[in-house]
Amino acid sequence: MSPSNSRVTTPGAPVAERAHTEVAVGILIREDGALLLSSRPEGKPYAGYWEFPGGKLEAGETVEQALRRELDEELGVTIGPAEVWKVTEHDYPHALVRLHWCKVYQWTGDFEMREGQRMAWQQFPLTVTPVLPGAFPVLDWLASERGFEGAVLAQASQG
Ligand SMILES: Nc1nc2c([nH]c(=O)n2[C@H]2C[C@H](O)[C@@H](COP(=O)(O)OP(=O)(O)OP(=O)(O)O)O2)c(=O)[nH]1
Repeated sequence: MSPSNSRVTTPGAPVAERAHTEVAVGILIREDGALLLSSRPEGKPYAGYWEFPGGKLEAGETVEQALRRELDEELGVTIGPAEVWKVTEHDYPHALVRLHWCKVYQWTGDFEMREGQRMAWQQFPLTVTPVLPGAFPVLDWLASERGFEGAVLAQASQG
């Protein structure tokens, strides 16, 4: 048998072409510049960790459509325009995720934590802890845009 269509892998080892999970993430920015973070609900990987709200794209959805659906489902708000600002990747044990980050300045509706999560408006340095590691690059970019030069997480919230 020709070896060309076969690949030797170690059981349990990650395969080279591990599929990405596409995720839409919203950076909701209030007029005073505060950023909305929410805690991950029970039952999800990294439950209790703080993150920017969002979730996985469903088949056929654009990032903006997925974000609009997720923020309605999770927070009860309808967002205005959302454009992708940055794309990052993070390799977790549970998934290799590709995060599509959108800044959102407009929304309507009252925040309602529909999945039992918590929410917090935050300025730098963030005081919520722990924060999902996949969000760190974006926190650094947001901080540097604002000319904030200290640690993005307050001393007490650094692990
Ligand atoms: N929402 C969000 N997800 C993030 C951030 N940083 C980060 O690494 N992620 C990762 C964690 C998860 O692996 C993935 C999001 O998936 P999820 O499980 O929360 O998505 P979902 O709401 O669609 O979940 P599901 O219950 O429908 O499966 O992206 C972030 O700041 N916000």
